[in-house]
Amino acid sequence: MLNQEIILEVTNLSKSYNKVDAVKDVSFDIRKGNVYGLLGPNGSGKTTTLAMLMGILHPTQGSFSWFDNGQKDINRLRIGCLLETPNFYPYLNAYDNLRVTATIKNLAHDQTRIQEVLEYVDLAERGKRPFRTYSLGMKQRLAVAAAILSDPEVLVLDEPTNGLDPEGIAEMRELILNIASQGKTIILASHILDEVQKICSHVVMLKQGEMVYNGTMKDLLIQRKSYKLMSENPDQLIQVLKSIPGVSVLNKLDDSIMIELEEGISGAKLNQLVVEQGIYLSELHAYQKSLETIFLERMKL
Ligand SMILES: Nc1ncnc2c1ncn2[C@@H]1O[C@H](COP(=O)(O)OP(=O)(O)OP(=O)(O)O)[C@@H](O)[C@H]1O
Repeated sequence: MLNQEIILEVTNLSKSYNKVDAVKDVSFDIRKGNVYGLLGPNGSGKTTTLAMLMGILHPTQGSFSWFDNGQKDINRLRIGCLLETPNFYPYLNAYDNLRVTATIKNLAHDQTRIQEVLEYVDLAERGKRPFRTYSLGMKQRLAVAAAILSDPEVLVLDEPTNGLDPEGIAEMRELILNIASQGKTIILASHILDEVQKICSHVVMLKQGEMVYNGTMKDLLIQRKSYKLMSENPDQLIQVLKSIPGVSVLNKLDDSIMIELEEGISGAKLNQLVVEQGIYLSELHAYQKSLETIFLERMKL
């Protein structure tokens, strides 16, 4: 993974509005071909971060560099961006709206490309109707079509599933995963944890403008596992567990004890340690925490 090309390098990026520190000293790298989730609750600084990276807002401090080429305007040609739903013309259909987009972006009026992207976002047929008749999901997919019209290497999306119904969310998820499967790099801000877990390979997590996690989704999910333990004498087991470094006893429910293990201590190792203390487990069951649980824990830190 480490030898993947760096697409974006963010260094100590900060943005303050009067007394509000919207983004505080955030640093991370974005590497080619991955899907990054910029994750955080409302007001954590996601939109502000993306707006700085897209050159819409000036950082108060820090810097970033796209494609190892600084903050030059020319970099924008390699980035497709959807920060808010663009204003399409209500009486024009998807084809004509994309012609307008092509004009605004100084792209050639390539009818083949317009047809291609509309097929890609599943609007080739339905897109023949005027924009004002579209569902929110269709509007969002047209916005994605506009963002990928120039076949950019990177796609930046702010809350792409906001306001969509479950079907619209599923369609948008499939679309994003399809784009990613072509080797494109995607940065997507969201507070919908379930979606981020399904789509993203990497996570940058923000809390009140500060970065609280930067790494792979896999590492985030496996960092701490919960276990359910049972034995003939649960009270004695709890005493032993409390004496083992790296074990946190969470609660006892009937005869089951829920614990959490720090990184570096496996279930098998724990089993061995309790046997050494004369305790035999009748059950040892690992639970994978959901992204939601991990997220809520990190927000409390
Ligand atoms: N123009 C502004 N003036 C003053 N404060 C602002 C401005 N824009 C954003 N903020 C503040 O900066 C912080 C971060 O806001 P931002 O919109 O980046 O968060 P967010 O994570 O994108 O939230 P959401 O999920 O609600 O969009 C918030 O406290 C917000 O109130």
